[in-house]
Amino acid sequence: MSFDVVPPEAIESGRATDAYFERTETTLEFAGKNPRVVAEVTADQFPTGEFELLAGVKDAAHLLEGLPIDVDAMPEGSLFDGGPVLRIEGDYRDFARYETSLLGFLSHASGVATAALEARRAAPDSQVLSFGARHVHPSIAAMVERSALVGGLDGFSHLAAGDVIGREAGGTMPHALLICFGRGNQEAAWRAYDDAVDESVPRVALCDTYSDEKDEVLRAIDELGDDLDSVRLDTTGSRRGDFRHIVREIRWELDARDRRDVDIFLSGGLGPTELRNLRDVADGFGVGSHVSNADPVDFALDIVEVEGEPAAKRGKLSGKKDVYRTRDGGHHVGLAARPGPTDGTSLLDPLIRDGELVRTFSIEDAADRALDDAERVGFRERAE
Ligand SMILES: O=P(O)(O)OC[C@H]1O[C@H](OP(=O)(O)OP(=O)(O)O)[C@H](O)[C@@H]1O
Repeated sequence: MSFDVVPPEAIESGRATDAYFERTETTLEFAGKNPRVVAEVTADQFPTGEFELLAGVKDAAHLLEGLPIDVDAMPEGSLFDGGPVLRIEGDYRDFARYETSLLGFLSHASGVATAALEARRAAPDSQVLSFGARHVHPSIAAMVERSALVGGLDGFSHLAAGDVIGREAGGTMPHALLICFGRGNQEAAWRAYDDAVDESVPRVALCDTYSDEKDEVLRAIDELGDDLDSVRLDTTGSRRGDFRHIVREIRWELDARDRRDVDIFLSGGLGPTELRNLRDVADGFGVGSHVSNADPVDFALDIVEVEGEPAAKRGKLSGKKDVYRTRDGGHHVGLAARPGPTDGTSLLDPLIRDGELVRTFSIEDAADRALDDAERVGFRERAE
């Protein structure tokens, strides 16, 4: 038995492709054709006013590294809206079969990163963690957690993803732990956690398993005293009623007992709307499905130039293009051979030159760029 997972070697070798690319290679070779082309990855041809966040560039770079081609791309963490986010120049047969994986890397990661940015901007001053790895195939957990960080989230829960991206996972405690100790024995569970888990781990007591949130929170502060850092309320939807009122009440009761130091952390079906509604009464949030289940961006790769001449299928714009950010946050698309807007900065930078990677990657830099660029372009979350 093995998992139904396409192995990394198949992606690197180009086997992870659609069959029609293999047949295209066969046909072009048979016909003695291998034209020099420019091909561009775009979501929209013209700007639409709706920005999305680019992620997945590191994996795209690894995919294309070593091929005898030149690649330019927007930096990871850039907001895009119309025109190319990545451009390839080379002999078509040298990269044709990589289209499938290239688009997959960019589309999925950008969708997740955009959703994370929506959550980030909905609660800019709160701690927001990615909790949604459980909703997706485990083979893409590192992509989800990395993209969540690119979108500005503060952390994530998946251990193995942390190993891949070089960051430590965080988290609290599940209801399963409380249930293992039995109803009425929540104190024993919180106490055992406090005694057992490494000191570096914040003491966050889950306080909604069997009884009322207020009751469990007061019992948690009685049991753990100064050891208690936070309480987590994951109140299930069927019991939630007015969640904001519940949270305000918990804050009141903590403050009344001089426990302003105890933070309130919320989770369970939260998205940007809920975060905006709760951000002034809670200290942090765990966001799952809104981020992990985001729709992929609908990227396409299209040939736009053949042997130096403009060429494109119907519906696509021919010619090698560039994209620019103007001082007022505008996003402009133009032919690369023509001058851009006078106050515009080109967003496409070299990524690969004749197969050699000419860029380094930093999650921190990408997240900083995303937050700055979101402010500049006035990024708004997509309609639900
Ligand atoms: O709801 P989402 O935004 O997608 O976030 C993920 C959810 O997964 C966990 O709950 P779950 O009920 O699976 O586990 P738990 O009972 O151990 O908290 C966590 O507590 C969140 O509520």
